[in-house]
Amino acid sequence: MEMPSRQLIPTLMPEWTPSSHQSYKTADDSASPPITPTSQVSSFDSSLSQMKPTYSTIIEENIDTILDRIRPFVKKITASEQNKKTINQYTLGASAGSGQFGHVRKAYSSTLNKVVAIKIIPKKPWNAQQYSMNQVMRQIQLWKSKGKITKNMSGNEAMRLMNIGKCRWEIYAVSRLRDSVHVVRLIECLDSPFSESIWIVSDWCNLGELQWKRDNYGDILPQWQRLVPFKCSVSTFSKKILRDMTKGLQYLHSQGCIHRDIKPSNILLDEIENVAKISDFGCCIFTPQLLPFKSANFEECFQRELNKIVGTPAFIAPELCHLGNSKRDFVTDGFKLDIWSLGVTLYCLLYNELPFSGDNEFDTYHKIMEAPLSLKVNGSTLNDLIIKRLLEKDATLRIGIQDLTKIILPDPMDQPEHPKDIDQDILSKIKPTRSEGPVRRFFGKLITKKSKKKTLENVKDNSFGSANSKATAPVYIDADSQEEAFSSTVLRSSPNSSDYCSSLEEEVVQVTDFLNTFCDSKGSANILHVKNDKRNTEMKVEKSDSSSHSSFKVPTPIKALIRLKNSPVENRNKSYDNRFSDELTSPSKKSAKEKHRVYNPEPKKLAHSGNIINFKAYINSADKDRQEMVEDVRTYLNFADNGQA
Ligand SMILES: Nc1ncnc2c1ncn2[C@@H]1O[C@H](COP(=O)(O)OP(=O)(O)OP(=O)(O)O)[C@@H](O)[C@H]1O
Repeated sequence: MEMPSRQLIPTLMPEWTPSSHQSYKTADDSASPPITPTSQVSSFDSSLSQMKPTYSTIIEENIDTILDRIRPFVKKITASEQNKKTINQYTLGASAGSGQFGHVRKAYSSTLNKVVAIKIIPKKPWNAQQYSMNQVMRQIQLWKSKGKITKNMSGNEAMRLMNIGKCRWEIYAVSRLRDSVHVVRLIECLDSPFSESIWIVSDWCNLGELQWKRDNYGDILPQWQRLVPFKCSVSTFSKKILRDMTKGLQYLHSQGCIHRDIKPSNILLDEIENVAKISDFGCCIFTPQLLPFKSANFEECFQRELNKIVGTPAFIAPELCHLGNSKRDFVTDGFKLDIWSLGVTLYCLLYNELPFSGDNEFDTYHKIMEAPLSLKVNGSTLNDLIIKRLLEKDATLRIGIQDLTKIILPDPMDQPEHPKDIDQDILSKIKPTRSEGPVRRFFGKLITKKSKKKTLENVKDNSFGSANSKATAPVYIDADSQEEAFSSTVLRSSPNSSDYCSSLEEEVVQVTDFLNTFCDSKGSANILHVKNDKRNTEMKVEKSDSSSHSSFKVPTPIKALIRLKNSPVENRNKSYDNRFSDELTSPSKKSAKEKHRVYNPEPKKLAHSGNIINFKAYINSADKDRQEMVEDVRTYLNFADNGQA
């Protein structure tokens, strides 16, 4: 009897499924009607012919080079069990957690004789909102215009191919970054024309992702203790992370790689190698000079790509937060984006809170651009290095990776005991040399004159980036003796708990909810069971939800909000009513809200992302105030789509 032929699923290696670029049908695809380019996307036809090349289209044009690079790492799935206990030489173990795109499991490799991590990424994204309809249609049109597809293609199939393309890029990136202990090392990838998922095998980091959220500022998390067993404190642990991440970013810099999503959940800790490692290269880009292909417009496209908002809102650098309200590109040095995000990460460790956290993305961006941190300068070297040099809002004044390396890399044991011994040359590196120039702010329209005035006054009063400002402490990274002074300042400047909780809650609402991540859906993801491979004891690591801020892996985050089905009017009233009743009933909340009011627009304006959810109704609204906002949102969407105002 003739066996029915199995459907081939597109793979990382196109040659494994020769028809994968062609249209084909699978059972699940029939559920969604195919997108017919002639009827539904005709509006793209004219724009497509004028479509400018982009960084990603240049990458796609050079896909053969990418494939040649990843080919040695991609192995065929030859054996797997139905019950998913084994795949090839790997025995699968406990779940380590989930991200937006995949699920990570611990596994044992019988050939390497060691524990590894396997990220399992469904080829067909489980979250349909991962790619917007626009993106999918545009992509189909692009493939058609380039002759890569000849028949109509369903949205599901297109999304699958886009997802596979995304995996190829990530695998390409990590395959180029295998020579540093500070980057999670790729071992290999598994795939087959019959597999619904791509399996990416990498080194196991037994302590999991970097945790920073704790009940009390002074608490030392078990994970920290394991990485810094001797004299572990907030300060010594932060120094360890600073040092390891500086080495990691220095390595990325040498390879021309800008990560664009540095944050605690993308930093994994390994007790065996005693090191913190950078992971998750899904958002990264390489400088054209260090890519093995040339294109006439590459540099220009790279600059445009650099100016797109990619990353996680709370960790995005101020030069990206202008939201396109400028005729010129703000980001010229992409590596400084990662330095800023590292600064935010270290701030979280030091202060047990995010430095900039708003009621919605706009508010967060506004705070990132405007809210000063000068009150946090306290004379402690580590603290002031982070506050003054890593979290310097002016990217041209922000410390670069080379200078940071010079400061950090000497072995801590060689550091002089007293600040006065510090080399004057190093000292000068912590001092900003000129003040931040005036920037026309997009958010001028979003805030009341009064609040803006107050904000700017704060910036002025507290500016530590001015030419007159003095560095209050020398660079002295391992000054343990300064920890006391630092701790007390932290305690003094810490917000009260209700204030603090409210800001955190607001933060995690931002993107994770909209993108419908499946994280935690099974409850098990909250507790990460980590086998201590070194000592062979089982330990539990509490996974801090608050440390896991999802990044925009889609280029237009606001569009994700718009797709939700809420009434803006209802929402606005509701949030306003809640706000009002909070103020009546809770004095502590009231003070927190009052503090927020400095930066918050009045409730009629864009006080919450929910206000713009029903975008169509919003656009058509006759309300003048709202019409003004529509222009802002349009500008933003245009910027998010095209990288242009
Ligand atoms: N190499 C590894 N070793 C140990 N644990 C890992 C490893 N890689 C990932 N994990 C764990 O699995 C979790 C999910 O990882 P993943 O990279 O999918 O998601 P994420 O980075 O948190 O989110 P996203 O991809 O959405 O940004 C991580 O938070 C981490 O705890």
